[in-house]
Amino acid sequence: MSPVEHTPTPAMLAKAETLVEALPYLQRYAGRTFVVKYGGHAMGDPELARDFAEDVVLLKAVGINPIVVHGGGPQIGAMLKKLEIESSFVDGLRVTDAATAQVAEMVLAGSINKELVSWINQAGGRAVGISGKDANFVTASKVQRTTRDPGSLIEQAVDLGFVGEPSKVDRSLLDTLSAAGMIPVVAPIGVGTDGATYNINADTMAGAVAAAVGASRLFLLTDVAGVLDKQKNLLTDLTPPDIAVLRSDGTISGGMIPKLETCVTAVEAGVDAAVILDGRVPHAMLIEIFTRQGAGTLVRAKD
Ligand SMILES: Nc1ncnc2c1ncn2[C@@H]1O[C@H](COP(=O)(O)OP(=O)(O)O)[C@@H](O)[C@H]1O
Ligand SMILES: CC(=O)N[C@@H](CCC(=O)OP(=O)(O)O)C(=O)O
Repeated sequence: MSPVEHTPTPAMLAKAETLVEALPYLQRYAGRTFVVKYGGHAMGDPELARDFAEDVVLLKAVGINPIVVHGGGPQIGAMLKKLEIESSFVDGLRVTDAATAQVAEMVLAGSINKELVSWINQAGGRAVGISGKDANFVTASKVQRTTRDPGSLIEQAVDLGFVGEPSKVDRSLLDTLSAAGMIPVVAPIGVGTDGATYNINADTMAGAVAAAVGASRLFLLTDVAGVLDKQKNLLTDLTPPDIAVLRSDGTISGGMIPKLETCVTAVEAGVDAAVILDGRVPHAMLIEIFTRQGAGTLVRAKD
């Protein structure tokens, strides 16, 4: 054998350095639980979906317990359109009548959930798809919202129909699956105490799950680089008071409102940090977790 064959190439050395750089993170996070929310907008590209599934399987392989919560807003919208059912949003939440709730459950707990389970399993994981109805693990109550016309001081109640928020999350099903080496994949559907189906915003669901299991990290993967200011610059670090200002001055709108509300609730409930990440970047989650290079917007309870 010639000595040349024993000399690692620069590419091989770079790979080894990447693994060594990951070592402190691997040691720090082994045994911890990470909740990952995969948004409907980030789901469109099959190539990226495969990368995402590999990232989740890699987390499990290095001793982290990932729990995936998925969205599917655009996919519900497309199905409602096909069925000629009108749809509208208030502050990023879909107004959900009984017919819409049925379609939301069909799309979320049916096709999307199984697609994601299948991607993760193809990447070598053991994913199990569930919704909040399974073992009654997410009890939901009806969301109460008010709106105010611009220029008016009067708050008016708006009826969002079957839009729910988790009032109780029983972590035992998630713990059982995780302990058995499986990866829970959660559709954001909850069940009322009367058995009604509730459509839950997927960010809200992910935050409630993260709080219930005492997750170390909550990742929200979406289709923007993170939270942007009015000049479209990325805001890399935020605290709950910063977020209150962004909301009141109109910097954030639409789907970013429930996303940041979720981050605040999660960090105030004890989750170490919530991160809004660009799901369009291949392996965004691995880069954020295992390298010195942060990505997206990090929300912490304090500076
Ligand atoms: N200040 C902001 N910074 C970034 N995105 C924002 C902001 N305000 C509103 N948004 C909107 O929030 C969207 C992300 O929320 P959403 O559409 O619900 O994503 P997902 O389906 O991934 O949950 C962005 O695509 C963007 O249109
Ligand atoms: C109440 C409510 O708005 N539910 C959402 C659930 C799906 C979701 O949140 O999906 P994304 O994360 O892809 O937006 C909806 O009906 O669109």
